[in-house]
Amino acid sequence: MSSAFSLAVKPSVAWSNGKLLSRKSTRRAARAEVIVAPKKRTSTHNVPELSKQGIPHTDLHVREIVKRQSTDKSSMFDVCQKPQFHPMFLEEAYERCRNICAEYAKTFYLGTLLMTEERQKAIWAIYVWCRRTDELVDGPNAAYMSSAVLDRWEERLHDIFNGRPYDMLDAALTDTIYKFPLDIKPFRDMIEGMRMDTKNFRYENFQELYLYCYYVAGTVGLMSVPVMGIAPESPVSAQSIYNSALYLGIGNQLTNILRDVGEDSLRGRVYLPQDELAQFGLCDRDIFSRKVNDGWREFMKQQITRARFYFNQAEEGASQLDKASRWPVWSSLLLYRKILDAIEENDYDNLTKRAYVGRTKKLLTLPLAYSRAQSATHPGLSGTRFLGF
Ligand SMILES: CC(C)=CCC/C(C)=C/CC/C(C)=C/CC/C(C)=C/[C@@H]1[C@@H](COP(=O)(O)OP(=O)(O)O)[C@]1(C)CC/C=C(\C)CC/C=C(\C)CCC=C(C)C
Ligand SMILES: [Mn+2]
Repeated sequence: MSSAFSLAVKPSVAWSNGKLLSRKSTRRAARAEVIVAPKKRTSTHNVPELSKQGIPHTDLHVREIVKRQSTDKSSMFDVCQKPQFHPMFLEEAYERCRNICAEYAKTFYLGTLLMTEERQKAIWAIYVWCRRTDELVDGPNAAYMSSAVLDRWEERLHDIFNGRPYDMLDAALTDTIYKFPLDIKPFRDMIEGMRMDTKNFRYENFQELYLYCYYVAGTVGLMSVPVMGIAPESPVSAQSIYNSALYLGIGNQLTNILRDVGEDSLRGRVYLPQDELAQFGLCDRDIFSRKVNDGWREFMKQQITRARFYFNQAEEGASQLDKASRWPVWSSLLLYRKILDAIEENDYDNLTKRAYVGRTKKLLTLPLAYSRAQSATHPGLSGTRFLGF
């Protein structure tokens, strides 16, 4: 290990002599680890300019990533030399990532258990970085959020990509970046999404909301594809597959928003297009008053249709991934989509109830996902699509 690495890394107290402590203390440690202490608040942020035609803004990123991935591998990395970590150190770093993923994201964790070991470790490391980023604005220290905190987090991101991780969890990501052709762009964009979340509490229309969803979740899709891999026999362009991955992120985030409307409103947040609420005679006050009426139900039907549209787009790309990665992706796609069914089953009451998919339903999804994952790649992709309402 180089001295730079050994100095920078701070092991956690919940792990001693490489041993995992009790389940309870591990859970506490997992929680403590994702919370990154912010410092002070101040900042200004402008919502990025939206393009005139749909959302090609995000496609530009995809094109850039695909182009860079198809060129010389070394040109994609800021990390040019193999980071020198002790194998036991890395093992512990990934183990911590695994624990955090298992604790926070049962559905995704289940999906990762179906992957090859190297891929699952990479996804855990990416998950942890995403979760810590999200915690900056959503976690218990969110009140201390500021542009300085996000700037510092972005500096740390560059250090991760330059082989100088700040702590053990960052080190797992540095190792992952060395092993898989990850690009820094979607990671930076996710931080940009968090900047947006601290500034923008309302979304005038779907274009604005889509952009937010891209930043905080579409980016996860773009981060995941280089780890999942594309099937060598896939007849479609890498660009289309990246778009599908992005759409899975959008579908997930829209679903997450619909599930959490009631909860988010308690924090004064409404992640719904204001113009579409108005079309159904609704406004923020209806959400805060928690009354589910026919207008709300009709509005919700439209939102659910849109989320399903993005899941359908994602299906096409899921079947183009490397065969060994299809099952976990199909599983998480089908499992997350079931939340929409659960909202319907609650008669669209997402204001006072949280839609929930039970364990049995989850388990029944796995064989279905497996059979979908076995089906041959089909060349039905049509590249970038946009659903305008
Ligand atoms: C197996 C698998 C799907 C792995 C991906 C796991 C991964 C790296 C997840 C990161 C999730 C994360 C912490 C993102 C930060 C921002 C955020 C919280 C977004 C929401 C996730 C849901 O989390 P949760 O329900 O815990 O939300 P709360 O904060 O508690 O409200 C999101 C809804 C976004 C999730 C988006 C994805 C997982 C993208 C999935 C896309 C792929 C894996 C690409 C697959 C490829 C093709 C071609 C289809
Ligand atoms: Mn969140």
